[in-house]
Amino acid sequence: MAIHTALTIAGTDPTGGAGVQADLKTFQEREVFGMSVITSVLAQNTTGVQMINHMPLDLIQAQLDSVLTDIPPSAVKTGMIATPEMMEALVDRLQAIDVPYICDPVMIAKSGDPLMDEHSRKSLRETLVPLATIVTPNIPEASDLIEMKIETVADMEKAAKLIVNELGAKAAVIKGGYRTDHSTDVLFSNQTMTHLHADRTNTKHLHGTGCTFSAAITAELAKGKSIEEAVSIGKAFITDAISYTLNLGSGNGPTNHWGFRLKGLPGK
Ligand SMILES: Nc1ncnc2c1ncn2[C@@H]1O[C@H](COP(=O)(O)OP(=O)(O)O)[C@@H](O)[C@H]1O
Ligand SMILES: Cc1ncc(COP(=O)(O)OP(=O)(O)O)c(N)n1
Repeated sequence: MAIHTALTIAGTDPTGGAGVQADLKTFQEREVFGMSVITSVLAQNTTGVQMINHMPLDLIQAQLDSVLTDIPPSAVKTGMIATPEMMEALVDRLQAIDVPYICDPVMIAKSGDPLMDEHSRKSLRETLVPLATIVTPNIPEASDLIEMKIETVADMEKAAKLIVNELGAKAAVIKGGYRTDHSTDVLFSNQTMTHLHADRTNTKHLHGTGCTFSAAITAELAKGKSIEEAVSIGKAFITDAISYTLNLGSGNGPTNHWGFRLKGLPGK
């Protein structure tokens, strides 16, 4: 049996809804062996972020070397890479890895807490985005990356095209979670535009949706699926994770990482 492996390089969430913890749970659910490099340790929960401590650059690089010299990942994902220095520290190693690389350009949590240094936007555009097989921004992140206001689906399409054609990523998915009318995402890959539709669940429990979606895509790319197949499975995975809600926490709770296994069962 082929063992597929995936590596997440990201920050932590002790309540398990976002960041490294969400990524590892998602990899496991998709039957991919998960590994992690921690960039920042956060005290956060469903109400917001209480404290952030960034790991020293040499420790980030050492963690990455520990993984790469021993268990090669079949796909790599980055999440919260908070500073330009961290991006610089990762870029050579990511360049040398010849497997799919998913860049989730985490900038601000839904709670409104900033997760990226203000000076990092330019570095993100210049270092990580051009290396990516898929970039997965939400609407504010895409807006920031290409410095354009995004209001309509046509704007989302334009943004996805610019991230590929101007910033150099192979593909881009603009996530529609910030819209209130629908939850359509837009994928631009192989010069083709695809819309991913799903029913919108009326819930406040959306903590970690972006991390979980991009981790599911990463897991499928690790298995050798095409970009289009991986994004389509990722969309089905996050839709069920949201709709089979868990109602945890006093704020905006996490998604249900085993929701996909409950498909077709009552309880939504
Ligand atoms: N209420 C919702 N119902 C259904 N899907 C949603 C809902 N909110 C977000 N999504 C989906 O979750 C995924 C993550 O999107 P989004 O929440 O925009 O990311 P982020 O967490 O990075 O802000 C996307 O596929 C989006 O369409
Ligand atoms: C450590 C860490 N990384 C990323 C996020 C943001 O998660 P995301 O999936 O974009 O969704 P929200 O949590 O913003 O709803 C995070 N909170 N922590």
